[in-house]
Amino acid sequence: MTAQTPAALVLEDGRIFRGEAFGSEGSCLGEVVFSTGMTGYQETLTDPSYHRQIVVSTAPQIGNTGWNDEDDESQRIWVAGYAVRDPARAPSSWRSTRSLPAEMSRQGVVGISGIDTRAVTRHIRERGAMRAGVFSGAELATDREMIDRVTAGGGMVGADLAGDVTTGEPYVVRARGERRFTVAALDLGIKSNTPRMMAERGIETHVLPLTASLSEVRSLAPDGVFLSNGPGDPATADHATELTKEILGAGIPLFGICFGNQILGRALGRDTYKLPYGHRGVNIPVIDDETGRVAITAQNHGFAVRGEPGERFDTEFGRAMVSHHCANDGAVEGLRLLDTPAFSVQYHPEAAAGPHDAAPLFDSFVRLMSEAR
Ligand SMILES: NC(=O)CC[C@H](N)C(=O)O
Repeated sequence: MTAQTPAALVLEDGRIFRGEAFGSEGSCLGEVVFSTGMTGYQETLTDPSYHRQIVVSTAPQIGNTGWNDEDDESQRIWVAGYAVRDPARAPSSWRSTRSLPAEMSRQGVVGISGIDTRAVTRHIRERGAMRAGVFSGAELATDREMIDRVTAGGGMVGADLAGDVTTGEPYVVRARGERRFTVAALDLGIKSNTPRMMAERGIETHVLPLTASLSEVRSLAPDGVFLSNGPGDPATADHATELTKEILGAGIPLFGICFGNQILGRALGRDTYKLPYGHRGVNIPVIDDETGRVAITAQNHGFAVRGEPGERFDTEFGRAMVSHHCANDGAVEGLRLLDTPAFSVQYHPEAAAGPHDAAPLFDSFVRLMSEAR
């Protein structure tokens, strides 16, 4: 075995966790967050919503199934860094073509292994998600120098990041079988599985850059508009919020996921705020405020829309309600308009990896579009 390179995960409040370099050597800066998913590290690392975040996996052993050519949620790894406890020594899966650290190195992604990820998680749970950095090899410096580098960077509040991850050019994902609907999807950091879930329901998805205008949307004569997930602070997404108001005003059916839920909330005049440490995992319970039913959901969000479970409120587009809330902390997990064809959820019905409890929400979108015809 070759000697391992020392590495450090440095938090802005001065807490330092020491381990070994994992993936690329060097340094990275971002917001440190934890995810409780036991599976799905490839999907997590390639989810554009994790842009500028250093993800800590609470599952102790990571990398067992290697890396394959099918499960990417976008073109590349988006996390700023990755922290794990015990990396798999011998990944094994018939789908795997390389190991996780090999892929991280190939893409220049800096990580750290061999740290007490439970201690990191408890720290973040008490103090909140905060700025952090991973340093290894030639970048490992004195504690003071590393902390200074961490605190020189920006935090997640006020971070305008969707522009970094959106598509440069529009593209189309064809329906599987006969095309029944056309949807314009605003790409704020869309995951590959979303158009795939739509395609299975006869939807042709036109993925548009986040700068798309109402007339560009209208030129597609879409049956519906979709607002995707995405990184950063929703309070910075002014263009998407304005476009959403125009879509609502035009009465075009609208469905939003995660960042999309936050944007719909802001378009309805609600505020968004930063949660202490967010919700990230694949088994988070959500209560439907209309039926009382619980769904186990995949989530990845650090911000939330302000509101109370089941709350009803008036908007310039008619009545609206908080349709779902998180069973763990009561945070808003969904919105529904009662007089305009629009709804959104803070969790991931396209969950990959994740439970499929929420997949029928794509059928609700199809129903909304059928009724609007
Ligand atoms: N997955 C997402 O769309 C995340 C939305 C937003 N960036 C948040 O952290 O809350």
